[in-house]
Amino acid sequence: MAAATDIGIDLGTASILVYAKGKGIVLKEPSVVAYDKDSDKVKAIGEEARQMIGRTPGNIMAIRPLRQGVISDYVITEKMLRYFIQKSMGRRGFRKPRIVICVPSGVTDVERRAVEEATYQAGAREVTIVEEPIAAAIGAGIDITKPCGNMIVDIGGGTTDIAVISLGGIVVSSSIRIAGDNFNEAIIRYVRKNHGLFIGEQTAEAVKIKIGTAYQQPELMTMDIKGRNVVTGLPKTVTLTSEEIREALVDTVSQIVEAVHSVLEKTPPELAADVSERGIVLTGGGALLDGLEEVISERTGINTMTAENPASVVALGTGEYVEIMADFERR
Ligand SMILES: Nc1ncnc2c1ncn2[C@@H]1O[C@H](COP(=O)(O)OP(=O)(O)OP(=O)(O)O)[C@@H](O)[C@H]1O
Repeated sequence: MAAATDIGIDLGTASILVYAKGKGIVLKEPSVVAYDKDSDKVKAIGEEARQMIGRTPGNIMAIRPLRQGVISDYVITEKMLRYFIQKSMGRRGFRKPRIVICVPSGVTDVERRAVEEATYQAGAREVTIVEEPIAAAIGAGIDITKPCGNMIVDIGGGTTDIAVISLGGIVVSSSIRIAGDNFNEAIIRYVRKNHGLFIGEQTAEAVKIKIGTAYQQPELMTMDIKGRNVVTGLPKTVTLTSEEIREALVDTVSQIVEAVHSVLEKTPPELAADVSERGIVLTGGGALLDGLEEVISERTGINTMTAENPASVVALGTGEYVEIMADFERR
């Protein structure tokens, strides 16, 4: 019988979540590390490191060791994992945990092994790798062990994973490196081009959360933002509207929608029929962008809904994965 998981980790580009058996989600922090170039030392990890972004002296760099959902900086990732594992194990930390950790679907074997190795190095006794869409589906409450098609669209910070799942496995999938962070970049570009204003990532994120939308809304929302005038270099304030942000996001949103559409086109007919009956489920923090459900429903003709607490479902699913699969294999 497979061992039950001690902890499940959603190792995301934007954030890392840890699920502990019997406790639920015990940790949620940004996947950022503050690193001192001069002394070659890690200064802070997680929330503390995030506070340093854009405010660090020259010798301290705030780095996101995971770009697009896979490991780009192996050594730092391992340090970050070790810190979070210890933090979430608390006083039980004297025993090495069994860990289920997820990777985006479609990662290469080399990338998969890098995640596995980093997790062992960070102090795991046993490591199970699970693909993100499977974890997302479990976390969203879908019974993945039935011979029935379910479509999950997991929109994270760096990647969007689209998958049709049946009988515990992925039947068709696609992973595109376009997700929530690209919405921020699109907002930064738009504001520079149309308002002559430089804004940072944190401002763009705040705009996206407050007035960002993918769908035309009956009521216009506005937000004042501060930035630096492109020409004079001086501080300047402008007012943005939700309609402007919708325009700014159109291209990025449509790349996600088209990817969903093309996965549907490749789905075997019986499973496609299941999906159209059961609907498409959105997960991941990026799914919180207002109006995404409407745009996807309109383009595919399939009812689309967002999971409850979409940013937490992958972590929840990794925690439950081992037991569900063990039950399934025993049947
Ligand atoms: N209310 C919100 N509205 C729109 N976007 C949001 C909201 N809250 C969070 N996000 C976005 O969700 C994204 C992060 O999602 P999530 O935490 O699921 O990603 P991740 O798992 O770290 O990334 P990945 O799966 O790509 O590795 C970020 O781009 C963030 O800006």
